[in-house]
Amino acid sequence: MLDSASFLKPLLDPKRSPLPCTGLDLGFGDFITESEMQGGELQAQQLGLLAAIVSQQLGAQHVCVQLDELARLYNLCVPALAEPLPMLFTSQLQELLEVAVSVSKADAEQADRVCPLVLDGQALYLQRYWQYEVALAGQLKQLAAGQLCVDHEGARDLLEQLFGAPQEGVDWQKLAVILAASRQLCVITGGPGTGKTTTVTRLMALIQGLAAHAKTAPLRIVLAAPTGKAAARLSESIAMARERLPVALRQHLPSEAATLHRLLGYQPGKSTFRHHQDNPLALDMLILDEASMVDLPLMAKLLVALPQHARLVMLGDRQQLASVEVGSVLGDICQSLPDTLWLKEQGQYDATTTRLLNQLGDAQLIPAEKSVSLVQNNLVMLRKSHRFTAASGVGQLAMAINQGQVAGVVACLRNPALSDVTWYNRAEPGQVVELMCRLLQDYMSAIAKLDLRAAFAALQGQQLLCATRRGPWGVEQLNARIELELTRRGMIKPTQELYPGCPLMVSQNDYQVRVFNGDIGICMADSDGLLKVWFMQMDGSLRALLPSRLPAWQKLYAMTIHKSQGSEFEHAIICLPQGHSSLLNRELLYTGITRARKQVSLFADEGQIQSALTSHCQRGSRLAVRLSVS
Ligand SMILES: Nc1ncnc2c1ncn2[C@@H]1O[C@H](COP(=O)(O)OP(=O)(O)OP(=O)(O)O)[C@@H](O)[C@H]1O
Repeated sequence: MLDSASFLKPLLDPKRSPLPCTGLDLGFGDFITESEMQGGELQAQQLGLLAAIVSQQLGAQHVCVQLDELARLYNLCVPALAEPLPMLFTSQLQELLEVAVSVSKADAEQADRVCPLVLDGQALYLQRYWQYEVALAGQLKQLAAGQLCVDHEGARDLLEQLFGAPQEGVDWQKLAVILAASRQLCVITGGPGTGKTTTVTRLMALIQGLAAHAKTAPLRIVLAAPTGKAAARLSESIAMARERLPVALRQHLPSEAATLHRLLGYQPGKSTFRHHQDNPLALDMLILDEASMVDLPLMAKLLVALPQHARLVMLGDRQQLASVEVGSVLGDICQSLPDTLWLKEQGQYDATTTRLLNQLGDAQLIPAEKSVSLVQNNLVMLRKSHRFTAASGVGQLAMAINQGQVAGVVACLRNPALSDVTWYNRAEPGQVVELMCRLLQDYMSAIAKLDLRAAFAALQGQQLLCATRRGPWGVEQLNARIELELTRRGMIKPTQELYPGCPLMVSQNDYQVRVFNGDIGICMADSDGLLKVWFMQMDGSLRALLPSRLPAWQKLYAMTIHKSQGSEFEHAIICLPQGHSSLLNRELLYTGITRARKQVSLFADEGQIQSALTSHCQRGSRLAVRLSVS
């Protein structure tokens, strides 16, 4: 806890502090200051401030802080203190860390010394997060090295049934299936509609087909996703993709996806899961969708819980926002592949992998010229969107955003031929309120008819997505304004906080009540006239809860782009904040746009688009570096 006499206390004052520190950050800083007193008060305080900054940066989702950045932040904070400390150059800061008793160095001689902080290369970590990162890198590399024996003859036959006769050009979906069938680890990344689900469904069919061919038991394949919403969507997409498989190859495919927390065995009140190294998951193959949403600690715990022989297939879009919590695991894994290789189609894999893909996939890839990291050999990027045609504005807009071209983005927005994209340039918040009230009419009619199923379906039709929570373009104000305008039009009667027709989203997991972060509910009276919140279950049934039983929730007229990860809507309406916002970046805009299945409306002017495109979401982490060395 924070000592009331702490020299760090001014950092709690948002008007004075350049970094938004919490009591927890400062408590940690005080603890380190106390532990370092033997080196003298000045040194102890300097280390205390550095510790508080590392803790604050962890809260901002950085796994570690590079020493240059740490020196910059330290020097920024110093003037805010009542008795300023001397400024530090990076070299001085490094010397300080070298002598500190609370900092261990990540080298072999010090392996037994467990300290609250760890200095690894040029980065400072909190011990626990350093352990997560090192463990995860080790496990990923071990999995990536796991090669599996594939019966080429059987595989050829099955691949032909699944993909038809070889076509012109490289079929990356087919290559992904071959790679995933022959390795313990496969990471499949691709934008919306590039066929990730179709590909893993075919992969599962191939694997079970090979098992049947070899007269061995079918594999225990498990599907998982980070949120309930994403798990439901994966189950749905897999069911549809299964229907497109040849009938003979539909055997033994899982149909239901679980959330990661449920799969790992969440234990209320405990920070550990039921499944771990000593009680591994009972599966042979795990398919993890929306991997970009999984944070470092959860991914580390998941990999620890996999049995030794298990295969792991990760699916996700590397261009999307990183996880809400610490780290950016999928982004880091994909970063181990140089940018130039994402752009061209050739030269990614080593000679052995290239040979395998050419032989089974009828491709003509050329091997990499330079040495290839283990993980690089297990990565596939799906490049062609099957959802968006070349004429689709949503697809073109997403591509231009990815390429960071302001001119390209503006050209898409201005192009009258792209009827699925509407640009509200220099608009007022009142315009988005007006648009939403109009778009919510179907939903409100379903509510008026007490037709919950139609209401849930109508809610999928559109969603207002904001980059921020605060401000005139943020979730809080727009939720309130839309509610007010719907009331004025007589479409709702909000006599209390929750009222018939109020759509909401749960923002916390509650395993006892069985509702989870991201679950969407609608308020409506039951047959006894009692107001309840209704949820659509994975099997399509409806479940009602008394409002008093709900964990934390938010109204859903508007939601943040962050919260929309893993969901899709027919029409996504996106609002960017005016002026500078540190939250705005290219990944955020891309994630918002790619939530749209059919139509996008963007409320932003050119300056806002430019500032989003020029800033990147970068998280402090050395996972990519660890993975790039064999
Ligand atoms: N090779 C293909 N040829 C033709 N259509 C395809 C192909 N692969 C996928 N599709 C179609 O494209 C659509 C999107 O495919 P899929 O759901 O597998 O993509 P995804 O990458 O999982 O999408 P999402 O962005 O929803 O995660 C589906 O309608 C699917 O049938």
